[in-house]
Amino acid sequence: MTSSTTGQTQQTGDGATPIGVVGTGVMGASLARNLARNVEGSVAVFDLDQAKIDTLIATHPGEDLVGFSDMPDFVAGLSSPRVILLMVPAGAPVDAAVASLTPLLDKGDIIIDGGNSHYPDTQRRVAGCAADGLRFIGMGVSGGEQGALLGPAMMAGGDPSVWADIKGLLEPIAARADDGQPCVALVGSGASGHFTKMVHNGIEYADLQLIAESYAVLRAGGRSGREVGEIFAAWNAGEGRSYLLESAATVLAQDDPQTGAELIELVSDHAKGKGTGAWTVIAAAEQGVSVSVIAEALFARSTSSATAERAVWQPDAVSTTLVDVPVDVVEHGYLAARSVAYQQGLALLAVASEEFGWNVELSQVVRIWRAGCIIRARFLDALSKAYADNPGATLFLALEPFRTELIERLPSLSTVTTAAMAACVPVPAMAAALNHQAMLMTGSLPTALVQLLRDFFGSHTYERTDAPGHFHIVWEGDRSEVRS
Ligand SMILES: NC(=O)C1=CN([C@@H]2O[C@H](COP(=O)(O)OP(=O)(O)OC[C@H]3O[C@@H](n4cnc5c(N)ncnc54)[C@H](OP(=O)(O)O)[C@@H]3O)[C@@H](O)[C@H]2O)C=CC1
Ligand SMILES: O=C(CO)[C@H](O)[C@H](O)COP(=O)(O)O
Repeated sequence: MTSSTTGQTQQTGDGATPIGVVGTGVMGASLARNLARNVEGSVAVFDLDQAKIDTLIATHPGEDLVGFSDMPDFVAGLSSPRVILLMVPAGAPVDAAVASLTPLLDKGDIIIDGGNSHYPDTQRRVAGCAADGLRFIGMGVSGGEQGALLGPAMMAGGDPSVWADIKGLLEPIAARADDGQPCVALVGSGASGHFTKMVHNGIEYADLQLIAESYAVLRAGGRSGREVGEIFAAWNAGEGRSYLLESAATVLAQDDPQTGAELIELVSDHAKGKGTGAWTVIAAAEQGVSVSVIAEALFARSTSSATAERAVWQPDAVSTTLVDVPVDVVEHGYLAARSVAYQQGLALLAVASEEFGWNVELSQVVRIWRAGCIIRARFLDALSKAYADNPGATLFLALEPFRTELIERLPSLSTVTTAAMAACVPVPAMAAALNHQAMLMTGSLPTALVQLLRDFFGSHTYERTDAPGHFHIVWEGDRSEVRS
């Protein structure tokens, strides 16, 4: 077999190589190393580029990795049933890897796609692999490069019988929550693993934007970036504790290595993305669920990157006036908006699970989000317990203590949002959270008028509050009401 000259060579088919990893980029290399440290036997790694394999093995000589750039040799060395973890970019590379592997694999072998694949692709691949006698698991992995190496959160979707065969490989490499539980699970059937990771990323978009908006409000109060970082560090020491708040405190304390100024002052404000945020918004539109906070976070990145359009308006740029919102009001407003973002994402997941018959348990999902992943946060401990205590519940904000907390924090969200907007500080995600909750808490909505207008111009009919059925007014005739 073609193993790296610097890697440890294994005999083929001797049962000593329980898993192979395809793709040795940021995530693949770290996961392979994590597996090599934690599972019995060697870990086979495959990359199209032999030089990358050689570098990986040469830089980690003590780790039990065996490298290949020849796919048949890579496959031949794996013990049976073969388990292959793909860590390649979503889309065509996953299809290319599956197509290369399929003729080399035996019935019952397992392919795990650990990338950020789009869930319809996963649904197609599950069916395609089944037709070829292969078993396919779509698994979202979160934690970035360090998480992949030291303990990521992993959201698998697929058949329980396949899970039984791979659980023993994945649990040892997963992050552990404070109660010692591994942050990996089969969250449901079909493409539920990748859908769950997509929603995770959607919430990640929302939280990043909400932190950025809190930053903007606090800066508009006359503070430096470093001072705002110190405020985030204080929030992170309290009930809002999260990896993203901690990260915000860290990056805002960073000086520019070139000039010594605060690094944030020299970083371009154009943020882009790789697709999962947009997919979340599209999936929500398809399922008829509002993820307005995630959508505003996504579109905030779009607007930030609309360089030409922004340039048009620079001659008339509005200057931000001083916003003097107390720090604790910004904190409580941020926490209220963050909880609405989580609620919207989890509601989408529940609706999709119902639609596709995936049987996703939200308590399980939140349980594995408690450590290792990018959106890990202290409140997820209480949230996973609340879901476990209330089987079938989706709307955690309707449960205590979350309901009372939200009600108590809403005035802060209203204060910070209105003060920011009055001072021309854009806070689209906070405003979306406030509007979403206001709509839910308002007894009657003006969408009654939307119904009537749709009926007026398109005979779309309307529903009444006092009788079942669909009704239409003969607008161009005698204006009588007909029931359809
Ligand atoms: N980076 C992150 O923080 C996270 C990434 N992810 C997801 O994990 C997946 C991998 O990401 P990441 O490791 O960052 O990506 P990288 O670009 O760092 O690595 C991708 C790897 O896939 C290989 N590859 C590309 N095309 C093929 C192919 N057709 N067949 C075989 N191998 C191929 C590349 O090889 P070569 O370089 O030789 O072309 C490279 O080794 C993506 O889906 C990503 O969205 C998930 C969570 C976090
Ligand atoms: O999956 C991830 C973390 O969970 C990746 O970091 C992902 O790339 C982030 O998304 P984007 O690049 O669109 O901001």
